[in-house]
Amino acid sequence: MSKVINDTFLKAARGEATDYVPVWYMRQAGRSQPEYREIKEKYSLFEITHQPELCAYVTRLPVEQYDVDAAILYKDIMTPLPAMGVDVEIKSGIGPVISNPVKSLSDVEKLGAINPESDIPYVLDTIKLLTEEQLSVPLIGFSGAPFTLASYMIEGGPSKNYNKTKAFMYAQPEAWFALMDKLGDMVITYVKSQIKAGAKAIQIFDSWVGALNVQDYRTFIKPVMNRIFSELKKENVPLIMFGVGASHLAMEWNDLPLDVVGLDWRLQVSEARELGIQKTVMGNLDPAILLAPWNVIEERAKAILDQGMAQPGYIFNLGHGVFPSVNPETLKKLTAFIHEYSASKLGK
Ligand SMILES: Cc1c2[nH]c(c1CCC(=O)O)Cc1[nH]c(c(CCC(=O)O)c1C)Cc1[nH]c(c(CCC(=O)O)c1C)Cc1[nH]c(c(C)c1CCC(=O)O)C2
Repeated sequence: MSKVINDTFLKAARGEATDYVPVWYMRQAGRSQPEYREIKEKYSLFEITHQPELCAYVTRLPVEQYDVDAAILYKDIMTPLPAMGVDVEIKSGIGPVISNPVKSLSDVEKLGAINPESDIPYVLDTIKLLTEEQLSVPLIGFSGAPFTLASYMIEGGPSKNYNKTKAFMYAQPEAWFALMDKLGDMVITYVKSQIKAGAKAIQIFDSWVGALNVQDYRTFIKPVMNRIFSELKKENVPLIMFGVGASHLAMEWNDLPLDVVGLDWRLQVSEARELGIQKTVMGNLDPAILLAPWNVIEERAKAILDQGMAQPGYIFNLGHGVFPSVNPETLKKLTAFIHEYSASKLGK
């Protein structure tokens, strides 16, 4: 049983015409919200995700407060990795830190497969709670993509230039492709379990893949992404792709069997259309603009909306996640503006 009442986001994701432009914000659930920061004083990210009632509350908060058209499950891209044998800890002020980085083919061979029902039942329980009882908008499930996950697993933590990751890829291609196979399997199993539990759309975060040029993307990444999307396509829910600094890869994503191309703020929506992207486009207000005075925010949002509304298949979002210092009132006002302005242009 599902109680999705507002399906505007799903329609736009499928490229259908809508009466107004749907909107949600990457990282809408979390650090910019005072209610969340209070919870975070008591519990870590992993502790919150282990408690379905609490995790569902955190996921729901921005939907109730901002009136966005989709919810995104509160968890991290690292959430499924411990089940594969990766020792990951989220360190405050740093991010994910991994104490047993992958260095060789034998390290890759040690990585296990995941069984979501037994390894991360709390994620599936949270999805069921939200989609069967609580939400009136669609829930977006998500996974990190193989490159971005591998970058943490090989570097041992966040990185600026991904030198170790690239060196591994160039110097040990056999181990690299074995790692892509294992992570590809994990993503497919994990995402399918989220859909089965009730997720109505899926976003694949390849946040750091923009570090690769087009040729290397085609050789080292595109085959696994093609396998993932071909397999997930069978589930019949919209599939969204997103990466930061990856405008040069947008046309590669356009070739893959996915539904929505997510843009960061570097490439304009109209430029993406001119490049030949006919899929739904999602984006792309620079999250830093949210710290500017309202007239600047409104002017920028309007310019993006005018480009997005030029054809059906457009979802408003930021070009990357909400910063912790953003005032929740700003997100509320922005959502109302996007809904009202787009309805005045598109509505019957
Ligand atoms: C870089 C980083 C990661 N994980 C983390 C970092 C450190 C810096 C930071 O807080 O942003 C740690 C992290 N991730 C998350 C938290 C909880 C607190 C918070 O909301 O900030 C914490 C402490 C939530 C999250 N982390 C993520 C989500 C889901 C996506 C979403 O809400 O849009 C949430 C709630 C996803 C995530 N997580 C990560 C990536 C690359 C992505 C993909 C999106 C992106 O490029 O930012 C790795």
